[in-house]
Amino acid sequence: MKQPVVIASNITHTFGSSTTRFTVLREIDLKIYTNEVLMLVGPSGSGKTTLLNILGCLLKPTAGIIDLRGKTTQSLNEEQLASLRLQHFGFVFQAYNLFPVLTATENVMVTLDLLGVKRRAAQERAHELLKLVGLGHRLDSYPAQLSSGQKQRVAIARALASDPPILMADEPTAALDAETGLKAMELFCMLAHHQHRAVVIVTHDPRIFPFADRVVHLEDGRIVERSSILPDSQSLTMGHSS
Ligand SMILES: Nc1ncnc2c1ncn2[C@@H]1O[C@H](COP(=O)(O)OP(=O)(O)OP(=O)(O)O)[C@@H](O)[C@H]1O
Repeated sequence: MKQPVVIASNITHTFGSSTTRFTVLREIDLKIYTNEVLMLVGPSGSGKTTLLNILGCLLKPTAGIIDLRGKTTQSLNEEQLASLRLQHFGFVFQAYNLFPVLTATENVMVTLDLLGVKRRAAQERAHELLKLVGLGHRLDSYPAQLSSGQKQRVAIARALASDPPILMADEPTAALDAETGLKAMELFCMLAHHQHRAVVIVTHDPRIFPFADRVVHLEDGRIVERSSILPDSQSLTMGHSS
């Protein structure tokens, strides 16, 4: 049976305090699996990014449990969470967050440096990853010399530097034209299906929905619909599986 890499149970999250309290997620149950592209969709403000941040251990939920490959995370301190994130997650943010003064290779090497990889090996690995994402001809380019799609590929290569089992991306196609967006999605699908990673994507972009193996629809902080469109699934299931 497939084992989930992340199990979120009964997650509720509230921002603010006393008069400004605002509950953005309510009683969310969700499992994340290897080999699949899971999309979190829903209207603006429905809680998608907050949920992604909680699933990726960037944010502690107000209530509920995150189980990461068999271990719960709620009692971990910031330092322990940072080390856990480095080991298990790669993040691709909409703004890419590349260092403008570093080349594509050096941007990827930053993560490898954090992992203690020696310079020579880090450079080789960075080159390998940049080739994997189709940027073998742009190894020494600076972010300002790259297109949006290329910057995003550097961000993906950097997210893969620690060889994380789980890749998370927030609106990865928002700044891309249709064709570049589709290429980015082909890359995410390859990383899920051929490299056996779990890929979780927050998106508003209906053009990329067909690339999802599973879609979870949020509204007002609740999951209102789940659909499974895995090729090997028995049937289309709505509103049941987590
Ligand atoms: N740090 C914060 N402090 C207070 N409120 C916040 C914070 N982060 C998010 N919110 C609020 O929580 C709600 C959910 O935000 P979130 O970014 O998770 O939604 P979203 O579905 O990703 O939205 P969008 O699609 O517009 O990015 C919003 O009403 C937002 O204003």
